[in-house]
Amino acid sequence: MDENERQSEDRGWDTAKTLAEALPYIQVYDRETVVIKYGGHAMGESAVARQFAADVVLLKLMGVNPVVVHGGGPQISAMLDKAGVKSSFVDGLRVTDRDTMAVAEMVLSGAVNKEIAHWITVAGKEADVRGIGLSGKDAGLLTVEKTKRTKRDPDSMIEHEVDLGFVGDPTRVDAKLLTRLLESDADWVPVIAPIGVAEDGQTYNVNADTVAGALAGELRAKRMLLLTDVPGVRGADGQIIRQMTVGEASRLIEDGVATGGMIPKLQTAMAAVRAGVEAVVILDGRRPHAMLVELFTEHGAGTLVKAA
Ligand SMILES: Nc1ncnc2c1ncn2[C@@H]1O[C@H](COP(=O)(O)OP(=O)(O)O)[C@@H](O)[C@H]1O
Ligand SMILES: CC(=O)N[C@@H](CCC(=O)OP(=O)(O)O)C(=O)O
Repeated sequence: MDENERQSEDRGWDTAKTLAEALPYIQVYDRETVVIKYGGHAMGESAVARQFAADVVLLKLMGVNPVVVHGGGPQISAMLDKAGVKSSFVDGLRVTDRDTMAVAEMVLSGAVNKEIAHWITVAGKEADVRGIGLSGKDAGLLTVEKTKRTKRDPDSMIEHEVDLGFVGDPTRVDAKLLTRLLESDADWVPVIAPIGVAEDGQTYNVNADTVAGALAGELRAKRMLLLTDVPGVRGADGQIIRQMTVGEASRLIEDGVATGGMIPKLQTAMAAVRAGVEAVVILDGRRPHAMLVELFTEHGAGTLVKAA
């Protein structure tokens, strides 16, 4: 046996050892729902998206029920740039006028949603695992109301309302279709775009973390994984925090340590845990196999948020 063959054999034994060590975790997640928020920043190039899809298929074949909710913020911004439409954010939420709403829906429900569902179907072809692209508009999945935000003027200290336009907060999740898909013997993986509809029929743009949190709560998910472009949540000292309680997460926002897009992530994590999700993990979606490391190894990945 030459050196190459010996190294290849060693890798085989290492892989088998890793699989055997995963057995207790595979049992913990057997037939449990795991909501995965796949952020626009984590998508990067199509090779990264394909790797993500392959890992989702592996989860499904290992007995987990993955539900994917995707973002696409950078992709919306790129399309708005091309159209010459300026975009601004308040606390990580995109101010959404009528034109921005049209572009956001086109990018999220069209391009991004179908691409992710397609890659899952391609990666799962041999085992008949299929991605199904939906938005919150399908089958009355997500009802929202207009988001209300107030800001304190730093000079006068007077609170005033900020109009974010067509930005919504979930008020009701009708998960009947998802439950049917997950209970079915067919290996279907729902992929959901963060678009909702108000009672008056108006379409709203919803932060994808918020949608993932609402779904995870309604589906009583065992875990919610928020895949983003940082290795976890940093504390005031710049170090990644491995684990925190809901109270500690709230303090990071109050103290201004968590800013921008991390604010809706932590708010969502807190709401989901309060709604009965066992734990939420914020982790680096650009790293290959981050979800597998989190769910099936002793060390886990990223920052885990839980009740106490
Ligand atoms: N305390 C913090 N720890 C880690 N990241 C933070 C923190 N505060 C703000 N951030 C920012 O939050 C970003 C993640 O949010 P966002 O850009 O909305 O990601 P996504 O598109 O994946 O939802 C990080 O890239 C980082 O710049
Ligand atoms: C209201 C609001 O901010 N909606 C988001 C929806 C997409 C999203 O959340 O994408 P990421 O997860 O990639 O950031 C937006 O327009 O960017």
